[in-house]
Amino acid sequence: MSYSYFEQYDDERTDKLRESFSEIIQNVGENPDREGVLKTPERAAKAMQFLTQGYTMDAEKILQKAIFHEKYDEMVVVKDIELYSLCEHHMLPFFGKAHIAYIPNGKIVGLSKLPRVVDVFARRLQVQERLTHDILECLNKTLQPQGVAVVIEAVHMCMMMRGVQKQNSATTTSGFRGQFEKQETRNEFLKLISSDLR
Ligand SMILES: Nc1nc2c(ncn2[C@@H]2O[C@H](COP(=O)(O)OP(=O)(O)OP(=O)(O)O)[C@@H](O)[C@H]2O)c(=O)[nH]1
Ligand SMILES: [Zn+2]
Repeated sequence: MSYSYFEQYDDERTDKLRESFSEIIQNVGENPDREGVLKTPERAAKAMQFLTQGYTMDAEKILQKAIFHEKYDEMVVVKDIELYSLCEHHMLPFFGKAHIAYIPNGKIVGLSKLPRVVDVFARRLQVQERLTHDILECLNKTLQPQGVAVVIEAVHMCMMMRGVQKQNSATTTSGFRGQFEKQETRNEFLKLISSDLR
């Protein structure tokens, strides 16, 4: 279970969230004493802490611990990194995939740290644009690469389950720094992430 490392819940926060969720259950018209929902405030309190654990994490530190000096200076691409976040307007999920590339400048980073950085920023209340920007700027600052690129494709439950109720729309956001600001490099990256090669 790749995510089981997060088993620590802050007792004070769990208590407060439990009370909040108990009120929500009553306020939506449900009977909080019904057997099926008796433990729901506790479960929801823990689920919400899991989904927002990014606030307690430091993405730069995660990267710093796994930087190696290496002369490789071609593009490194990690694509199809699944992500789950919560939109800050409705606190409903938005989810999809992130694609990340960087061109090292004497330093490479452990590959698994790229998805970890995605999770640190996704597990908060977010908008897709800021999520994209947070990941981009963190990688740019910490790795100081020749270039970095981030593309996120996601669907927003707040546009599907409610509101405008569009089931087939997806949102793409992107950010490019350094070498990726050049058309040729950017195109190579976009071609790599659109190929089926795994
Ligand atoms: N730019 C951006 N907008 C988002 C994101 N997630 C949700 N939204 C939008 O946030 C907006 C909030 O608009 P409001 O008019 O205040 O909220 P609302 O009345 O619930 O809007 P509707 O969703 O249109 O019913 C909506 O247009 C959402 O689609 C995101 O990641 N980025
Ligand atoms: Zn929303």
